[in-house]
Amino acid sequence: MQAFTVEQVRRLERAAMGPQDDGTLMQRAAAGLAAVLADELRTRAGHVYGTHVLVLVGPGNNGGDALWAAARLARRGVRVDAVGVLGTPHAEGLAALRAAGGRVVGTEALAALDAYDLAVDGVLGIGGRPGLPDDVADLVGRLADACVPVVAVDLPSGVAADTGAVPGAAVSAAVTVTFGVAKPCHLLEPARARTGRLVLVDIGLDTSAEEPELDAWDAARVADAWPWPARSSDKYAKGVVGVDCGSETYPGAGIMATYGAVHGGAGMVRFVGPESARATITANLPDVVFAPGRVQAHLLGSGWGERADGDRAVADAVASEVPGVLDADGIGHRPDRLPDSWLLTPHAGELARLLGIERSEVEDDPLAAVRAGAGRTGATVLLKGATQLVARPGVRTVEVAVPGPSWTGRAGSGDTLGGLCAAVLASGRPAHEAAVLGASLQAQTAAAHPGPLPPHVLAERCADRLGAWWQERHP
Ligand SMILES: NC(=O)C1=CN([C@@H]2O[C@H](COP(=O)(O)OP(=O)(O)OC[C@H]3O[C@@H](n4cnc5c(N)ncnc54)[C@H](OP(=O)(O)O)[C@@H]3O)[C@@H](O)[C@H]2O)[C@@H](O)CC1
Ligand SMILES: [K+]
Repeated sequence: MQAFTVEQVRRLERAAMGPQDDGTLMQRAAAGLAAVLADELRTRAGHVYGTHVLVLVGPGNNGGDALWAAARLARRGVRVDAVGVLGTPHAEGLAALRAAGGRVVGTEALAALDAYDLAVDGVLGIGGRPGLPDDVADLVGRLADACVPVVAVDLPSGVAADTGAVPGAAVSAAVTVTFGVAKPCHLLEPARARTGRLVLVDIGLDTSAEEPELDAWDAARVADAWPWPARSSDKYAKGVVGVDCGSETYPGAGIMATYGAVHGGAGMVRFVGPESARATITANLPDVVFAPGRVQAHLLGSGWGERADGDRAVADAVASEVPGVLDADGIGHRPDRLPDSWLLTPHAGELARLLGIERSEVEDDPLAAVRAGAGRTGATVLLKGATQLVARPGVRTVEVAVPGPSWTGRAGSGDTLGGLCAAVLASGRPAHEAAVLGASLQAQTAAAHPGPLPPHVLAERCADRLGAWWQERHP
């Protein structure tokens, strides 16, 4: 799924409308919204006729969509109460709802909130600034307390459409019905968690001339794109990963990174990290070799801690003209510029350090931060976290890996993730694909095996996940 910024959406809508807005797009939006609302009522209440719906209406076209859709429901026998919560509601929409038999009431005249089967959030759409006025936030909070499911129109009011930030009060929707294209807030945390199920209504926008802001992968695309070995693939065709991770202080990082590379499907793994990790690796992964030699992707940096020869180790790896993954402490040893065949895998704190900004600035606008990281270093950057973003230097579109459960993020999961990405990189895939595929495999595996599994065990499950996909593809 692709997402476009508010500025792009406005452009797309203008192109679809032509010089005059005759309301066609709003009618398409309202028709799609009404169909989803009717489905939700049927699912939740068992029927549409006779249900009771509350519509929160703001001052713009988002409220207009909600009112026109509510008028369609009212004509089907739904009892609709609409309340203007902000500014002056869309005049034609209001007239249409009244003509269809809907009530327009003040907040003081509302029924007990738990009498409503559904609420519609038509407060703010893409014209909204983040946050909600206190009285609106209060009503939204009371609806949540009364367990009334909310269907958001276009986006949950209060969230920042372009960044996914939620700096103040915002709606938490069970379902969000968006029009034409998804917006970044639907795909980026923390707004994504408030979006609920996302339904895209086609209103006839032609996106072919716009480069998307985000490109979010799904499970099927990951399985299609995985570098499955051909019948004739030997270990070199699958790819050799050279792992230089861990230290005497953090031997586990070297072990977990190796687990990732092995279970991500590398043809061979050479471990050139510390002595302290080798006995455990030999005991658990006897296929790993310790002799230096030819590799097709490097993996460096996880668990290095302070490393006196870190600059040299990275410089030598880069000079070998083989792609690589640079993780954690290794990122601080990078040269000024890296080729985009190299992948950096920072978490928010490491990316903040790289950019010389506060961690909170990365968390507030991860999209801008990951792009800045790629621009600054020349490398491909995978920003780890609740939403895993992959940016390439000079490429507008940022890719979004398949999200997983929050169990995944724990000490060591970044080390195994680096290994998974390095395995894909060694097979010859470009760094951005290695990043998306590695991160998505780990997330989907965690989703299929929920619970707090240690990262090296989750890495083993990744191999099972690949095996299951393989069997589906080769019945
Ligand atoms: N364009 C199209 O073709 C189509 C558009 N469609 C629909 O239109 C929606 C966009 O409509 P829109 O542009 O009217 O903006 P919308 O979000 O309804 O409200 C803006 C108003 O809210 C106000 N305001 C903002 N933030 C605020 C805050 N925090 N607290 C208080 N007030 C705040 C703001 O005030 P101002 O900025 O002027 O101060 C302004 O008055 C879009 O999401 C989709 O649903 C579909 O029908 C498909 C076709
Ligand atoms: K809304």
